[in-house]
Amino acid sequence: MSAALTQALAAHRHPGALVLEGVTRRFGGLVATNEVTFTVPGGELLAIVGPNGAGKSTLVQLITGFVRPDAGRIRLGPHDLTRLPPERISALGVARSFQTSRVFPGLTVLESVLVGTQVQLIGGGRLPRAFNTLAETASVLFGLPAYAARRRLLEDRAEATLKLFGDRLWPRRDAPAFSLSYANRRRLEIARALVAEPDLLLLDEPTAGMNPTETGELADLIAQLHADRPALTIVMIEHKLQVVRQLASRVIVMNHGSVLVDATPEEALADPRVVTAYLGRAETSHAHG
Ligand SMILES: Nc1ncnc2c1ncn2[C@@H]1O[C@H](COP(=O)(O)OP(=O)(O)OP(=O)(O)O)[C@@H](O)[C@H]1O
Repeated sequence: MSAALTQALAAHRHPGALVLEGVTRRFGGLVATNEVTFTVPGGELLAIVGPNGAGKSTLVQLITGFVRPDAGRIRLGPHDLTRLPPERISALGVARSFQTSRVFPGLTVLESVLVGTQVQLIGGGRLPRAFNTLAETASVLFGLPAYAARRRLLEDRAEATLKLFGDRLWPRRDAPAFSLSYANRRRLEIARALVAEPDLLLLDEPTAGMNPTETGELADLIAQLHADRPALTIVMIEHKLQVVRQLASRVIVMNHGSVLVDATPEEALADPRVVTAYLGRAETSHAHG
């Protein structure tokens, strides 16, 4: 069997499998991630937990290309992401939310979500070439004629995405994004990632700073997404253990840049190393909410 056919069959079995192999990243003398190896099959919802400084956010930075590994490989399906710049990785179907919410000053809620569609605007798809992000964003926002029809399509998609959040975002679509509450900014952040219709969605502490009601609502939304989009792979950094238990089929526990445990939530949370060293502490400091 030819190598190309073998690769094509592997990609078919795991259409969007995310594979990290021996991924190491140092910052000066500090090893932020140390030979991290794991595979997330297409469609899985994986939670990454661990204490502050364990290397969780660095993993997200590495997968999205904002930080380059010193060693190791990162693949998504048939694509080698290891040396690609962020815009290429994004064009291959990877989207992320940030730990702290970021809004563009002066944009409405709807416009802020439309920014998330910019990858699809030119050429209508995941083109394997670098884009001028500013030009794309400007064309979305100012409706250059060549893009008008496509813009309408993307607006429909942006509206549908806002409506996923019930009455939290849709009634506020024309309000300035900066006027949103903190929880709504976090929702907007996720909407912006989702509207790009990614194959891999990386959520960095999506419920951080949310109260118990808001946390439960967002967890239900993520559960719904996972059910509605079986091909979508979700990797979620999450401190709140009840959210991890509700959503994740698998948990990776990081410590000092290394994978300490890779197991089901039940197994991971029962692991004495995890309970005493990490989750016991996380449970008391983060888990209420
Ligand atoms: N750009 C950087 N320059 C220098 N050190 C960095 C950089 N990014 C991360 N680090 C360090 O790498 C280590 C891992 O950080 P990282 O943010 O990945 O941890 P984390 O598990 O996400 O923690 P938290 O839960 O606090 O967000 C930390 O010691 C951090 O200070």
